[in-house]
Amino acid sequence: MPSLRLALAQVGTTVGDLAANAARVRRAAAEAAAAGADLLVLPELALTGYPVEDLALRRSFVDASRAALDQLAADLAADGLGELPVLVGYVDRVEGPLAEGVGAAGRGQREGGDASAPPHGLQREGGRRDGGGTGVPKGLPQNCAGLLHRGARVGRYAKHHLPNYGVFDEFRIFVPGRDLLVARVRGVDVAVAICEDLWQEGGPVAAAHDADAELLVVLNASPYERSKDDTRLELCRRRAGEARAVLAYVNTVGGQDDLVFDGGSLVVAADGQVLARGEAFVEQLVVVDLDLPEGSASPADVPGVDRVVVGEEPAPHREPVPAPVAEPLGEMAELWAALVLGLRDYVRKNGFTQVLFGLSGGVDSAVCAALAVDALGPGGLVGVSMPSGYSTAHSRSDADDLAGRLGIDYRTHPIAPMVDAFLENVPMSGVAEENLQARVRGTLLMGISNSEGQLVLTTSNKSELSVGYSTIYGDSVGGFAPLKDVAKTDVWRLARWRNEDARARGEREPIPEASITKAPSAELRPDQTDQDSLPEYDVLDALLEDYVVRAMGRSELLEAGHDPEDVRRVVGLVDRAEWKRRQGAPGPKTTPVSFGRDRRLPVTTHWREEDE
Ligand SMILES: Nc1ncnc2c1ncn2[C@@H]1O[C@H](COP(=O)(O)OP(=O)(O)OC[C@H]2O[C@@H]([n+]3cccc(C(=O)O)c3)[C@H](O)[C@@H]2O)[C@@H](O)[C@H]1O
Ligand SMILES: Nc1ncnc2c1ncn2[C@@H]1O[C@H](COP(=O)(O)OP(=O)(O)OP(=O)(O)O)[C@@H](O)[C@H]1O
Ligand SMILES: NC(=O)CC[C@H](N)C(=O)O
Repeated sequence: MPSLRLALAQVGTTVGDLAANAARVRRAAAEAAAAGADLLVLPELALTGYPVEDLALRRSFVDASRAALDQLAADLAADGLGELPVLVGYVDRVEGPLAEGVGAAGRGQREGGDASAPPHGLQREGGRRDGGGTGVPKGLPQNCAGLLHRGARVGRYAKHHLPNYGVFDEFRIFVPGRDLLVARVRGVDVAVAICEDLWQEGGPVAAAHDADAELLVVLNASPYERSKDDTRLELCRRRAGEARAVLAYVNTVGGQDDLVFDGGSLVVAADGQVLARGEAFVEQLVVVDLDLPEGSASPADVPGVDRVVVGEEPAPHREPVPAPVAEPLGEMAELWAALVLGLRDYVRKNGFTQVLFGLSGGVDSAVCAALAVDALGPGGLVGVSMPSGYSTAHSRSDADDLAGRLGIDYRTHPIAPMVDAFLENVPMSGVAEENLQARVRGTLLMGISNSEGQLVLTTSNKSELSVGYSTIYGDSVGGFAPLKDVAKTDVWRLARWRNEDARARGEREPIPEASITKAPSAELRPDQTDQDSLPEYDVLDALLEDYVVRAMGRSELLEAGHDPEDVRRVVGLVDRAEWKRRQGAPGPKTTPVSFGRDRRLPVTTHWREEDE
């Protein structure tokens, strides 16, 4: 049986930085060649970064992606790596009229949809149908994998299934491919698929089986959600069984706006055995030796299958290398790592070195501070205590304690004189006065940020964002929201986990215990607590999970056992806060339904669940 040494490079890339991404591919290729790999596979759209969104609709961008791929092929050869076949994701355009392809593939995500119909975004760009012919007009963008060998692109695969649900919009910007690419490497037939292709029935997986491929490699940019690694593993096992082939899944790593990609690449045998597993949230070259049957001398001529031969020569005898099989992280460790990576990459990729926000002594700002220090180091955070006339003594002492533990740049700016000056000029009371304090804080933070160049973070969590429990243009100020998709009860769990983890490592706990145990309060009026306005957070979060994530209607919520008065109140708050969320900062997606592209609701609507 020929052996194939496969290298999967789970790398971090940056959207639009084609030169840096190409350089990253070259480094991975050098590492893979040094490890004796016969084939290197990189993630989906590794050359352009993912997701490219409407950049795909710019001719200049697609041209640059194609040119970068050609240049990469030449550079790899110049690096002496031309003999190593490299599969890498990039944006290409339709090269010629597309033949009717394999199985159900190429139908996109619209049920019964017409695969030749250009997506909406493409229509905007001036793309058009080709007058009812079977093909798609040349020149429209496609999400592709290019196979590079000996200085040239020798094969190309265009993604069949273009996700357009949840956070994905690929049907809007790409046209689906229909053909399958099967490359013969070291005598082994290797089929190629891209991310969503794996999640849909039929298509490339079924075609890989029909084409007698022994290995199915899948290039992915699959965003993190809690426990999604378990879902992916089960999916890979099922698809490997269906294809009766080894399945190699390589995922990208890093943060991109509101998404975090978690790596965790996998190699799974047809019987479901895990042959290799990459670490989560870190770049890694996963090298695995596979014993695979030789491809047939006269392979089946399956319509829609492009076969390319990059090597019939069997691999030389070599000592097998043990493949890495990383242990999955625990629930809170995984979530923490996702938030740290999402924050770090947002800050750095947008050219900042420091972040800035208010430290209130409460748990949200404390957790944000610990995350920021883990992401950027103590020098990466400026914390500001901004006591008002209503602030408790402990809000200051707990913030002081936090800052001391973290060793950060910490400043105090009392806001009472500014609030008083405002009130003398513009009298206000009640909620207006409460919100003024939050707005003075927001103005102060933006002033420091404008002067010194930090990025302001907003500390709001998902529970508050759900019910609109924040002051617009006040404490909602900021460019990035690390806890945007973390419910308040999980903020407390994270705080406890981070302290326990520190204890286990013999380090000082970063978060003061008092910040975790105190009753949550906005401290905008005397003796205020969050529960004056909201149900207890465990009750609220359970209800929000059912209403926001599971999208239950009023009667389903009541059937699920939620209190009718809580349902009436919370559903109304959530619905009425849509306009606030629409203006909110991005933050890392961690759940199946985050606020933003994942959950799109009209701001102006007369639909009310409570009226049902
Ligand atoms: N549909 C719509 N489209 C566009 N704008 C709309 C709007 N509805 C209201 N507005 C505008 O929004 C204003 C009301 O919103 P906003 O000014 O935010 O004020 P509002 O939502 O009424 O009050 C903020 C609430 O959040 C609480 N809070 C504040 C700060 C921190 C925390 C915390 O614990 O973290 C909690 C505070 O105690 C208060 O209960 C209106 O005056 C109006 O200008
Ligand atoms: N006294 C303060 N000094 C500095 N920042 C403050 C102060 N009060 C509020 N903030 C800022 O506004 C955010 C909203 O905090 P608030 O106290 O209103 O409620 P919270 O959502 O429970 O947050 P936390 O748990 O951090 O207290 C805080 O996270 C903090 O960034
Ligand atoms: N890039 C993609 O096609 C991602 C879609 C896929 N269902 C995932 O989340 O993994």
